[in-house]
Amino acid sequence: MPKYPDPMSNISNFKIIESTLREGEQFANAFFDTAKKVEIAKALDAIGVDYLELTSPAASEQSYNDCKTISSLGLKAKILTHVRCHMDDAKLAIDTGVDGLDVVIGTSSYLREFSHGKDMEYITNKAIEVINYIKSKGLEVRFSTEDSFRSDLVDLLSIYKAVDKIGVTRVGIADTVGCANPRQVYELVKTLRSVVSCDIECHFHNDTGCAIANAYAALEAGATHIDTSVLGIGERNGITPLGGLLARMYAGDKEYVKNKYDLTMIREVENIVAEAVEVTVPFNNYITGYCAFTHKAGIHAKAILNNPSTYEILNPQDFGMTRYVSIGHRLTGWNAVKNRVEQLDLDLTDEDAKRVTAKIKELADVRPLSLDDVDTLLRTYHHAKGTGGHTSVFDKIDTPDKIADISVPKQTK
Ligand SMILES: CC(=O)SCCNC(=O)CCNC(=O)[C@H](O)C(C)(C)COP(=O)(O)OP(=O)(O)OC[C@H]1O[C@@H](n2cnc3c(N)ncnc32)[C@H](O)[C@@H]1OP(=O)(O)O
Ligand SMILES: O=C(O)CCC(=O)C(=O)O
Ligand SMILES: [Zn+2]
Repeated sequence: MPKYPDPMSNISNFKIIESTLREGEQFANAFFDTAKKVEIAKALDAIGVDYLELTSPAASEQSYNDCKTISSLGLKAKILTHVRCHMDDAKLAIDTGVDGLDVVIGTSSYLREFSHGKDMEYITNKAIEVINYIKSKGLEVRFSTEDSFRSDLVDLLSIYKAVDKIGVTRVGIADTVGCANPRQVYELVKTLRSVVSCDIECHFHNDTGCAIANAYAALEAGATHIDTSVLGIGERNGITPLGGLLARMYAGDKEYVKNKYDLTMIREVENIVAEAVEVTVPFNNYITGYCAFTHKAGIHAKAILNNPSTYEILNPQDFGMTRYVSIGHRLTGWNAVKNRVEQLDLDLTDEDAKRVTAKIKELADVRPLSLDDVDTLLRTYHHAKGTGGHTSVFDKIDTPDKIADISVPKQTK
């Protein structure tokens, strides 16, 4: 936590709009039947996300029915659906029982010319008509400009001012093409913060790898809500991933994040979604990637074993994960090997651990060793020490494959 908290910053007071069931459905592989949507919605609700955003009921009959089904589950999270800035879409959506509507329309010259073909005057008038209608039905309404970062700043600020004036619940900024960087995000959100009094939601695509950093910068500048999806799935290469955002926010304010969200549920929801969209969780995924809490190099291993905070900003236990120190490789060090000696309850000195470490390095120059291989070397050495033959015990083991030929006495201690 910074020493002097920035009064603009919402890094300790933000809400998540989880859009796996909207943006995530736009991922190339995604198809969620109703049962899968319900399973995902419940798992996300168990994490404690503030909102679930669902695909527009205008998309298909099943999408309409799924909005109704999920709205009637009685989840803690508020249910939103995402609609075009169009009265027909708004009317249809209100009938589904959702808590609110996320209304969007493109404002960049690209989208004004090549998507909907409307000018800013038309967009502003339509936005006001749609927002007033949704408000008259007693629902939350957010108004967002698609492709905000390639839109004219004066256009943006005037339309946001106009919708704020008529009492929109939130305005949204969308980096639809993933072109923005954190500094640009900070500046735009800060400017917007000084123009509107309502909440500010932000939506970041990850085409250039900034989606999490942009979300953080937005919150620092005064944004209140961030859109996420599980594993970041969405149109093209997706948006801010839920797990990655939670990792980032935990590093900013651990207590706030731990108290608000059940971080141990992240792995489960990622597994559900990964299976549903037929992908594997990436090896280097935030928190749940298979090596996210694996420490390897000797220098790291020694310090981690003394105090995990030396090389871990995330405590794996807070996420229901476990730490692993890998020792069967040529980057290992005697301190990590000594730690294994202690785990195996062997009676070896530091000098002994150093000798076995030298052997591990020699063999691991050929190929990495398994933990079983390392344990065999340690037990063999330990046994030989009991009979005085430890100085030559490894003489004949000149390749890793020969470790398998050693027969270690069952109980050496
Ligand atoms: C950046 C984003 O991710 S925005 C969210 C994207 N989500 C979706 O597209 C939801 C799934 N979409 C669909 O099922 C369909 O596109 C529908 C039902 C919304 C519309 O389908 P169709 O009527 O067949 O139109 P189509 O998809 O070809 O073109 C989009 C239409 O919406 C209009 N449009 C596009 N964006 C908007 C907007 N934000 N507000 C109002 N109208 C819009 C376009 O002008 C076009 O209208 P047209 O019928 O006059 O050509
Ligand atoms: O509604 C929004 O704010 C975002 C819409 C969207 O998915 C995008 O612009 O990428
Ligand atoms: Zn998007």
